[in-house]
Amino acid sequence: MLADLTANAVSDARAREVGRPIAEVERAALARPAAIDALAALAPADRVRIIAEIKRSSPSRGSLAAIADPAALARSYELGGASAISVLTEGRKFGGSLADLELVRETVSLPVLRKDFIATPYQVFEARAAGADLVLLIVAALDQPVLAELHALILELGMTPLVETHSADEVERAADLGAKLIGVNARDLTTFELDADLFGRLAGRIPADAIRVAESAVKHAADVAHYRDAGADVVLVGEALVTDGDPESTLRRFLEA
Ligand SMILES: O=P(O)(O)OC[C@@H](O)[C@@H](O)c1c[nH]c2ccccc12
Repeated sequence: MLADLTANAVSDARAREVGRPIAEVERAALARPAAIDALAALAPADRVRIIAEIKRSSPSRGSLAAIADPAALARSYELGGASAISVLTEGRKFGGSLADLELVRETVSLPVLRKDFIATPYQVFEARAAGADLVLLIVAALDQPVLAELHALILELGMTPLVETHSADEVERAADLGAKLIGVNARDLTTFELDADLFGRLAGRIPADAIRVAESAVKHAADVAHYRDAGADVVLVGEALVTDGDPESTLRRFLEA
């Protein structure tokens, strides 16, 4: 499934590349104002920080929310106290787009994460051209040389890579890159199974100079507290916020957990 998602994302990127050559996207990326310093925005603090995600659907859960106005949702995330906004830009399974990311970028002053199955430099330039400050890299989907190349390119463009892991080996590969923002996804992207205790088992392996992000499996404030107690600096929440009628106050509650 992860291989399918990555292959689809790459072929979609190739199709776009035919319409908009890489040189042009690279120019657009370089013409953007500097990216926001996401490491500063997500630095460990007294309270856990939250990256709030805009996600219409997912392969495991199907359709989650219609989200007619992603900018308005991002605004309520910002008002609720989110430290960054994640925007799913994958179209086929998650119903997202780079247009969503651009809208969000125009609306909030928080750092914005391009959440997608990134496998090519083209997708990284596209992210910056759309105004992204952070780009997700999924270790399980990439060979180490490609992972290293994309990680370096994201940094070169002034953005911050969020390096996503799901095992001790993958945390080690992230650490080998010198990654400063490392996520542990509770969801196995090959089986879609959730393991809310995985973060706690892997957190100690994340280098001390990296920010620790717990991703997925937050439904209630108690789940945020569970991650915080296990050492998370940042928690990434999607479904619970997009399916909530009042994401702003839900975020406030999560931040007080
Ligand atoms: O909706 P949740 O369970 O709160 O999860 C959010 C986020 O962690 C999840 O969307 C995610 C984490 N890593 C990914 C990689 C690709 C697509 C999606 C994801």
